[in-house]
Amino acid sequence: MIEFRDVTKRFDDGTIAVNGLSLVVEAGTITVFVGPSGCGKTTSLRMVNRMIDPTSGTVLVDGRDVLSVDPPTLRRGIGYVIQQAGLFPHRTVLDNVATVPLLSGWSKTKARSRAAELLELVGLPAELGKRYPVQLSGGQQQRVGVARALAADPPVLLMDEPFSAVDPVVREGLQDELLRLQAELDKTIVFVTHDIDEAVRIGEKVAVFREGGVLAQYAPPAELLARPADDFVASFVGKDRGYRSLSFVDASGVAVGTAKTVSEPAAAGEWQLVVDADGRPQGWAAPDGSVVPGGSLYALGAPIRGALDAALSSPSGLGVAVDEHGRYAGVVTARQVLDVIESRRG
Ligand SMILES: Nc1ncnc2c1ncn2[C@@H]1O[C@H](COP(=O)(O)OP(=O)(O)OP(=O)(O)O)[C@@H](O)[C@H]1O
Repeated sequence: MIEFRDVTKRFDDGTIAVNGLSLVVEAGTITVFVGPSGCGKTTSLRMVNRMIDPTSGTVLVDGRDVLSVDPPTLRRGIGYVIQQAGLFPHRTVLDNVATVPLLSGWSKTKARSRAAELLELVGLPAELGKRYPVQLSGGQQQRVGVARALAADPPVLLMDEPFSAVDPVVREGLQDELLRLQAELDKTIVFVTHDIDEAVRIGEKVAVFREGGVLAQYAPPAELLARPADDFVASFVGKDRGYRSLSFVDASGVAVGTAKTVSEPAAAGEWQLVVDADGRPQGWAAPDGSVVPGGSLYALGAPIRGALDAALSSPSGLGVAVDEHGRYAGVVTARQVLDVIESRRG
């Protein structure tokens, strides 16, 4: 557990970067600090591993005031991941990851075999271990950064905008990977971002900061979207927050109907769903038999936002549901989805 108790940081030039911050980061959760540029997220994060010390107030890690622990000892229990990964350019990927175990006195063989395990854990093929950082893509470098931070198996992981230098598709992949890793590792993670979508996607709790280093709201994502504490939070989480909050409502209540399925498109005077031999949707055939691209799929039981998006994006007006194997399971209309949303409003 990490606790900030009335923590303020004033830099020598008088800038107040963090102002009276009090919050608790529960053990084994991902907490996200989000807010516009310059509102004190990084400063708050760095006060956890003593890269910055507070001017007043107390930061506790597992009940101990961090100021009572010398920085090297403290940092052995705290992994740190930054934007651009911060890898050593002249060391191979494997040796980058093995750095901390080596510094902790492990033999070279043991440190390297641990590093190889970690590369696998973050989803990188073993061959990449021999390369140098510059020979990897941005997304791969970030994975190496995560592997390196995990090398000493620290209970706490601090991540400062770790995925902001990669493109949106790779970024979503890295977010999924982090969630998968976390389900396995159960670390206490503090993650800094200025992207509200990233925050609500990966955070179990989200702390929204405003200018002047003030905490505006600290809540689970669904609550943040449904009940922003004030106008600042409402505008920061965005005007489409109503739609976004549908990510936290599951689609299980939506009755699934059926569409006509075919294996070869043909003119049939009605919309037909083309499926492959295993029943996986391939696209829609229009009444004249032409194949029309478009239409997302959603998994049964997934968030209702996916069901609505599937219906709205479908050329036939029918959103296609698939089972856990990706096979056609039924269709819904946008009207059906909206009725369920309305009825849950109570
Ligand atoms: N060493 C320093 N001396 C003086 N002011 C500083 C120093 N470091 C940070 N600041 C100021 O403190 C405030 C908070 O900075 P911080 O880096 O914590 O913000 P942030 O929310 O992480 O921003 P960003 O999203 O742009 O990284 C800013 O106004 C910044 O200019």
